[in-house]
Amino acid sequence: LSTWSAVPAGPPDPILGITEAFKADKDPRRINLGVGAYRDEDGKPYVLNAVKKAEERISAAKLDKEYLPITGLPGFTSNAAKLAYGADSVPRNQNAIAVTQSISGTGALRIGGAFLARHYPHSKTIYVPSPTWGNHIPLFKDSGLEVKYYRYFDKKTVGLDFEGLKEDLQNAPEGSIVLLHACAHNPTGVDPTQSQWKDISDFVAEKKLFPFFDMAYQGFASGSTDRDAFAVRYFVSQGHQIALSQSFAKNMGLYGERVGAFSLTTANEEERKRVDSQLKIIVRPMYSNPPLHGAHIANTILSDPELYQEWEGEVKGMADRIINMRERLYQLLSNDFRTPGEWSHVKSQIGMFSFTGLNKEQCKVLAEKAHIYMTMDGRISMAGLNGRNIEYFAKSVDAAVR
Ligand SMILES: Cc1[nH+]cc(COP(=O)(O)O)c(CN[C@@H](CCC(=O)O)C(=O)O)c1O
Repeated sequence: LSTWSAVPAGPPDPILGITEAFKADKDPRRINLGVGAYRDEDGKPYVLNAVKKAEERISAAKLDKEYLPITGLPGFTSNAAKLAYGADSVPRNQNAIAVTQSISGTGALRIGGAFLARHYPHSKTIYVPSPTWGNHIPLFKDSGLEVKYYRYFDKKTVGLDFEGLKEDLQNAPEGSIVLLHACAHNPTGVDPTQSQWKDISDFVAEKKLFPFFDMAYQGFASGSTDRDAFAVRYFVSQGHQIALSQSFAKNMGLYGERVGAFSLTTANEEERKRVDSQLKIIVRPMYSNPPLHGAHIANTILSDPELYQEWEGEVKGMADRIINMRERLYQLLSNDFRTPGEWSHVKSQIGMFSFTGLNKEQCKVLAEKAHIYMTMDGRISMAGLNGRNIEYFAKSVDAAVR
């Protein structure tokens, strides 16, 4: 009897499995709207110019391949915190933010989950939005936290269910952890307004909930890294202690380089040092220390004003192309094809994704009949659309909903 005879076949990943199905489809009309990865107007992955320039400098510097410290490249973690919290954030000026480099956003969330499971002194339950990024659930469960949900999306208005969100979080046990998407909510593309964020900050404080921000798209939502960090900076300015996971996969196009950071705001420098020591104790047995190259790229960009400027321009360019695709798709569905249903949400949603409202059956038909691939919750990665395929996409959606 084989050692592994009891191992069951597991299901394909709901997001990454879509790319596998797309690759297996050889029809020239195929479109991949599954994975949230930017594609340019020619449907090609995009390596930013700022990244290419940073890599030229790095190779010219002839760096060695020595281990990084457990918490990663010091310049990178400090610059990542500055990007997120802002140059004038109080805890940053008090040297009270504990930061570690991570294996991109997923790794940051995982370190955060493990740290909270081990050290968080209150309820080890994390409330995540319904719906949320699929990987949040197994990731936090595997970290040892109990996962519960708070209402987030209103199918009727295809918008934020703010009243439901508020009620669920106000009914959560005091001291519960609450996961908040800082901007560009995945999969709905629906974000709270700045005044709603202020409300949320108030009742999160009232109920003594612990905010864990997932900021995987800073700069990618509105095109401004400052604007997209509003919620994080507002909460910190209101005195909340937060956890934050950052990803540079999308806004720097460093997907496969796995560049991210996890941070915790603390009371002061002495406490930050204690927290930092415990972050190291979590990371060391997990993967010991993080990869070099991506952190050097990100740090080269973040620490050089000229490259930083160029990078911000490119992030805005990516965000603008997506916003342009939203506008175009809306016009096609509502004006050209007069597709049944209300489609303004395609325009009003923000970030990488549009939550189309297509049901599972329609998603399956689009894959099988039109060779168009999206996740089964009706989410499409807008960056997969471009001038050459957007009409075909709109026409196929029109046929699928009629
Ligand atoms: C909200 C969120 N948080 C964290 C991550 C982690 O990304 P990374 O930095 O690469 O570890 C992603 C990526 N999610 C998109 C990319 C593919 C994936 O699922 O992973 C997606 O939802 O398509 C998110 O959408």
